[in-house]
Amino acid sequence: MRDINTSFDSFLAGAFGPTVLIDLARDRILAATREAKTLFDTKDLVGANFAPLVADGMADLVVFIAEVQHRGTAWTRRVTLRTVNGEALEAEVTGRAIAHEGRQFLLLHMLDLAGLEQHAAEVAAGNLYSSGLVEWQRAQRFFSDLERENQLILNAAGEGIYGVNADGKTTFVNRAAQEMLGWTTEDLLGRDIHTMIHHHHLNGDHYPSHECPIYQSFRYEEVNRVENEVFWRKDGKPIRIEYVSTPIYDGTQLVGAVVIFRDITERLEDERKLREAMDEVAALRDQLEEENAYLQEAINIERAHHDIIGRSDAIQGIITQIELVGPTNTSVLIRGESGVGKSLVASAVHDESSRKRRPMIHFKAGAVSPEKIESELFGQVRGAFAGALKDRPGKLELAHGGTLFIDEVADIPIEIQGHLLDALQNHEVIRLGDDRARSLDLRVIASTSRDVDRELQAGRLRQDLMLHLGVFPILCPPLRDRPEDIPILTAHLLRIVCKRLGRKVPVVTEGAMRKLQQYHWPGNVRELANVIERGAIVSQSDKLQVEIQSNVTSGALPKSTLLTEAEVEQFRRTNILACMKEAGGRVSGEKGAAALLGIKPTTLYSRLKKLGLNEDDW
Ligand SMILES: Nc1ncnc2c1ncn2[C@@H]1O[C@H](COP(=O)(O)OP(=O)(O)OP(=O)(O)O)[C@@H](O)[C@H]1O
Repeated sequence: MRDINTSFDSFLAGAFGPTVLIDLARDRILAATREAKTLFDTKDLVGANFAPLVADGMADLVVFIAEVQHRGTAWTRRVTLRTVNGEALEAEVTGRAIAHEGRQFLLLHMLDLAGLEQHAAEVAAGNLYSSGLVEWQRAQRFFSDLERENQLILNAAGEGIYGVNADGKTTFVNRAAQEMLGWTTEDLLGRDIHTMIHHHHLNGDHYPSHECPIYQSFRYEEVNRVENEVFWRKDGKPIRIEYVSTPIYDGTQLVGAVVIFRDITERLEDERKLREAMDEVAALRDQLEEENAYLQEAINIERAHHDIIGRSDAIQGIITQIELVGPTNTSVLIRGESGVGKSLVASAVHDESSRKRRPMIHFKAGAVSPEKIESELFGQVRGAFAGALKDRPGKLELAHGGTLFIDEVADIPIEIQGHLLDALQNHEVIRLGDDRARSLDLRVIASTSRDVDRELQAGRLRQDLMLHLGVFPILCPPLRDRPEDIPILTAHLLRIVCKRLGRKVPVVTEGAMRKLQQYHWPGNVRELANVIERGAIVSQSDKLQVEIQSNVTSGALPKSTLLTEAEVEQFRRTNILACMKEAGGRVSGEKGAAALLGIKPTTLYSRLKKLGLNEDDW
């Protein structure tokens, strides 16, 4: 046994430092130097298995052994060893394949990285691995030549520059690098620079040196450019840097790498601020676009004129209420039949308030298909749902600083009413698909033409929402209950329409006025305005011709009883337009256009879409 050991010991002749000879087939340690026994903290290393001494990186060890067998020699730092007592050993392992009498042996030399300095001294004493020292000295010489020859340039450069040899040890550091890092040349020279300045990522994760592109530069002989990493200063603070690391050669011999880096902390901060500013600008632009589109629409539908006309006590009472509540921030609920002037009252309340410098955002719940109501109200971020192609503020957000008029609040689906109440009570809105809450400062005016009690009982309206909105109720009575308003309203509406048509204002005869006052006006002032507009158009003389058509039809049927497809389509279009006009643009609800046509609101929505009709058309 002693003879056998002695013969294996001969493989270690001249070995310096911790070295073991392993029988690969049996995973058995056949011989070990004294230093290896000290390193693994056991006298009984010979005869033991090697695998239990591997703490981590068994897979890497297998790859490493394959590399040794293939190339004859190789080294690795990926394998972590341990003492027999389980203490981890960070070591660089160099292997050499030995074939002897038909058997495969592995000569492993462990370079204890913690005791590397000592190792360097021992290597200097000269031993079998002195070729390693030769390389080290060669690299040192190369770098100091490089530094000496280029001293002026290196130190004048604004970028940080340092060199590392193939072991990752610092060989020179220029002045800018010292200033940026807070480390001096003395601190860094000959030290493993990765463990000093590049040990962690910004998020605190450990940065193993074998993953570092600088190490890869000399391991795989490649130039690596990295745009956003951190180096750690001596005072423990990170600096954001970009760098390029280039392998360098002394003749054909790879000696290490040069790293040139730049502090980009300020640039990243500027970029962040710029991005934030751009986002802000984009949001403001969106808001302005929406406001602009909204204002255009408001102008188109004659909302520019807010006069509330009427002699009746009811109208005078409403005007007093508007003057009272207008300047406050109180929520207002306006009730009344369709066409009675609720939107007009809402505009007047807004105009009486200090919020009038901002537009009143009109949200017509009945004119929006139920599935779109949520995104219309709350806004959306791109990708929140299929079809959400861009970020868009909702009406709540658009009304920030001003007033939101929710027209036909009972047309909002009950589940969205809760969401709306939350936003109003918390004074903040979150766009669909977003996680950022935006604060809201708005006044709400709501309207409904429905019987509120009945809607509450039927569960179509939330009690808590109505309590929130209905702090100050205003009731607009139907036109048939205040016929005394009809003459003054007729004169007012006639003046507006004739101005628009560029026609002389015709006379309203007593007979015509009697006709107007006797009619029951189910469509209220809107219907009156339609009758007057039609009358102004068809009047041939200077007298207003009054034709009241209680049924909603517009555009006479062609005389022929047989209609072409195109005629049917045209008639359908005209009819739908007339209904939308009659219903004040509302699709659903009792007096909505769908009810007038006797079809489901969803059917009408899809017909409007198919015919390409929108609010501008009615
Ligand atoms: N008192 C009034 N004075 C002048 N114009 C009026 C008056 N009441 C209503 N109008 C006019 O009648 C039309 C319909 O009014 P408005 O849109 O305000 O009714 P609404 O009650 O909001 O209807 P809907 O419930 O269908 O939305 C508008 O053109 C409006 O200017």
